[in-house]
Amino acid sequence: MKIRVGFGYDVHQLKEGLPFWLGGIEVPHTHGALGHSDADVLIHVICDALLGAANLRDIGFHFPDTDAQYKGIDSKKLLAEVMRILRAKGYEVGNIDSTICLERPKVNPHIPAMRTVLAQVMGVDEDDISIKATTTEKLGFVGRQEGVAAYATVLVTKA
Ligand SMILES: Nc1ccn([C@@H]2O[C@H](COP(=O)(O)O)[C@@H](O)[C@H]2O)c(=O)n1
Ligand SMILES: C[C@@]1(CO)OP(=O)(O)OP(=O)(O)OC[C@H]1O
Repeated sequence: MKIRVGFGYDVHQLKEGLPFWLGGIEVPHTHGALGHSDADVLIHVICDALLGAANLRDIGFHFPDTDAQYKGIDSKKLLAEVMRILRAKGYEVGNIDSTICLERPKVNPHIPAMRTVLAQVMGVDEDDISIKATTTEKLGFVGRQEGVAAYATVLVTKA
């Protein structure tokens, strides 16, 4: 069996009054992430890690932010398409580990719902999706609440 790893990193600005899509759910907050899509930074890093693991370029390559068909799109649709592309190349997900970097709000209470939604979209076990969160102790753009960042690593297998 072939085993490969992938890594993803992404950042989105936070703006007052926007819906805050994170991990496939809407998190109640005064600010939301800005992007061409729904700006779900956690889904984006999972997509990038999966694509990287299979050497299939990145999310912007497959879904350009210059293409009107992706304006405001639900990132769960992008993740579902990434899974289709990944499986077409013979890969299956082993596990995912991720970290959201966000000063506020606290997202821990929402993590079980994110894992449930993402597992359904990806067709994997919830136990294979780990989501963690950290502040940056009020330092940098995350600490100033100007943006949200996320990291993900994945392991994929090919029979
Ligand atoms: N937006 C966030 C950030 C952090 N958490 C949780 O709080 C714990 C303490 O955060 P530190 O920045 O001191 O690491 C952390 O372990 C997270 O579980 C959160 O829920 N939402
Ligand atoms: C997801 C895409 C889809 O158009 O738009 P954005 O929401 O701007 O997100 P980004 O993380 O910059 O990556 C790639 C984009 O193509």
